[in-house]
Amino acid sequence: MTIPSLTPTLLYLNNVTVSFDGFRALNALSLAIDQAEMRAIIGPNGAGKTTMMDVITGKTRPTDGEALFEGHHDLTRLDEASIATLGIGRKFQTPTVFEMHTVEDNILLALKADRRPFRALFSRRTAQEKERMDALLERIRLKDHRRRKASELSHGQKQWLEIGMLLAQEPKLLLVDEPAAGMTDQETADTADLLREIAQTRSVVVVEHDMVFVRDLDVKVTCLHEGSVLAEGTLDQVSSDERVIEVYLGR
Ligand SMILES: Nc1ncnc2c1ncn2[C@@H]1O[C@H](COP(=O)(O)OP(=O)(O)OP(=O)(O)O)[C@@H](O)[C@H]1O
Repeated sequence: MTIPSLTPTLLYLNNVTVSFDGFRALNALSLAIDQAEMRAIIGPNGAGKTTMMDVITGKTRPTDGEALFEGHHDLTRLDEASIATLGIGRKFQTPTVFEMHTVEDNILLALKADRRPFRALFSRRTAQEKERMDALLERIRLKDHRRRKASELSHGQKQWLEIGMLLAQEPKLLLVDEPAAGMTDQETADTADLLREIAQTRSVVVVEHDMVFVRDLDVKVTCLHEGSVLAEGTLDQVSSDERVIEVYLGR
């Protein structure tokens, strides 16, 4: 199936099933994410959130269904490297920055133009590249920390740096796994602001358990349960859904 190119849909999971020895981690999951939409994914442990991210990034092959990106790339047929090249970036829960390098060098290492470390670190930069770097550092709230080693940053700052490294690669879709975990209240609020800014031009899918943070994001919420969509809508709609209260939020 091919979605016409005029559609605002960037990612369309169509009836995706993932079976592990007969157990369905995803069960005919269907979900659409628009261009420049941020979506929060919630749901109890084992609901299939990670498996869904694994399917989108090519880490796990579904047993059935398709995952269409930009209407015509079926991600279920591509490997992880090809999917990253299409413009899908993933941020795992634990930051994986280069601790011994400065903030700025971490970004340089991630820049799309040339990923070879020595070229990236030591080549002279054009004015345009400098401007891009400044804008990126400003966006991830690390402009004043550009010369510090990543190892000296707080946990929250490291998370932002990694988001910056992904942004340097200009993704069309950013997948973010529990970004607020372990952050201070201020960092959590700043992260919600940062993700909202990013979602002005790119699509963002955030898996999150922290409902305060999800409220801050102020976006459409999808609650997964047993590998399928249980409820979808505003946080207020989803969190007042009896089934969501039953399986996830509690009474
Ligand atoms: N490789 C695997 N082999 C067998 N079962 C698996 C495998 N990966 C995941 N599962 C099972 O699939 C279900 C969904 O797991 P998944 O990690 O996607 O859930 P989740 O919503 O991300 O949970 P959490 O909030 O705890 O991270 C779970 O029951 C898990 O045990």
